Amino acid sequence: MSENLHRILYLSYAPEAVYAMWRKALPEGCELLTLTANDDAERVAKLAEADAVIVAPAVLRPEWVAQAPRLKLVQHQGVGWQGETPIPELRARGIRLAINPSGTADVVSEHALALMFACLRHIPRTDAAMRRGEWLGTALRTVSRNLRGRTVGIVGMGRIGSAVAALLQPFKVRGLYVDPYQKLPEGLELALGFRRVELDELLRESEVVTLHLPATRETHHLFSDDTFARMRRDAVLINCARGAVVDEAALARALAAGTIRAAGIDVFEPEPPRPDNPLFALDNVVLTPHVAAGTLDAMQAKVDGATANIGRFFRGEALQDEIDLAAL
Ligand SMILES: NC(=O)c1ccc[n+]([C@@H]2O[C@H](COP(=O)([O-])OP(=O)(O)OC[C@H]3O[C@@H](n4cnc5c(N)ncnc54)[C@H](O)[C@@H]3O)[C@@H](O)[C@H]2O)c1
Ligand SMILES: O=C(O)[C@H](O)[C@H](O)COP(=O)(O)O
Repeated sequence: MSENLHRILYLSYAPEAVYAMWRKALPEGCELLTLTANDDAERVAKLAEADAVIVAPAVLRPEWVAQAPRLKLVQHQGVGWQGETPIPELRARGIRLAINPSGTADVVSEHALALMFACLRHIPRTDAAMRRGEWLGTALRTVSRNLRGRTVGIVGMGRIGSAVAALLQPFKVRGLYVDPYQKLPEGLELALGFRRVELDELLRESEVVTLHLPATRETHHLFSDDTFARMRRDAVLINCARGAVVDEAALARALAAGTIRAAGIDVFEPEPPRPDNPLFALDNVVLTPHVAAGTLDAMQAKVDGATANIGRFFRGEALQDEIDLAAL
């Protein structure tokens, strides 16, 4: 094995077109290792040779780190590293971790709005009904709503939450947000028309609640039976954050009972969801398979961002968006 060649493992099983994008963008002196199947045994075998690994959507399991003796860098394809990174194992070995916000806020904020429209206008439901020969042309007129003028609550006002607020500008919504760790500067709050409130007020007032916070111990099942009971009965919940933030069984109960009106869900616990997931039986939920960041444009931005960081790492330069594991 040449000591001058850096082997970069792409941990997710993906179509050849995705691998080709990474191969094309990797800096000279780097070779891409890829999987021939969605197979953990192959992952572990290839980790044994890898100097760096690109993670997400596939995650690096804690027990695999010991089997990756050459590993020096974990580069996240995206941003959501909490709850899916083996922090103690990386820290013990001095393996570094970097995330990659390139392209993400734009693409996820668009998807959040797409789900808002799909729910407020019942688009998947009307599409399915038409294919069954049912014309819901008048039935939905008393329940569909405009996005314009709604009260929208954003939970987590970071990169994506603030991109959602910016994208909502033309719709003249009444904006509320919750973020215990980040307050927007007052000028920006005014410009975006979003006011920071406590969770209770956001739940009580919002007709659309959209989640853009990380999965942490503190946010695990933040949306539970109790939370849904505090929301408006006409509320729409959008989750493009992480499945673990919402208790899915409680969400299904709330949707079935009419405690809230509808939901647009991109992320699940676990992924993919089990075939008997109760959400599948409901027609007031719109589901997408963790693709909020899944466009060609975003993929190219991620490839460019992550490969630039891998280049920095092997040239001995400072990493962008490094997570300081020692400080956690
Ligand atoms: N569906 C997808 O494909 C997809 C893509 C990208 C990111 N994500 C998810 O979106 C999340 C947000 O991404 P980001 O780039 O905006 O991250 P970010 O770190 O910029 O923003 C997250 C915000 O959430 C806030 N927060 C933390 N705990 C909170 C709490 N208890 N209540 C309210 N706010 C809280 C933080 O203070 C921060 O401002 C990621 O952690 C990831 O889980 C999903
Ligand atoms: O948190 C993120 O960036 C993404 O949710 C996640 O890591 C996978 O999304 P992908 O890069 O596959 O679109």
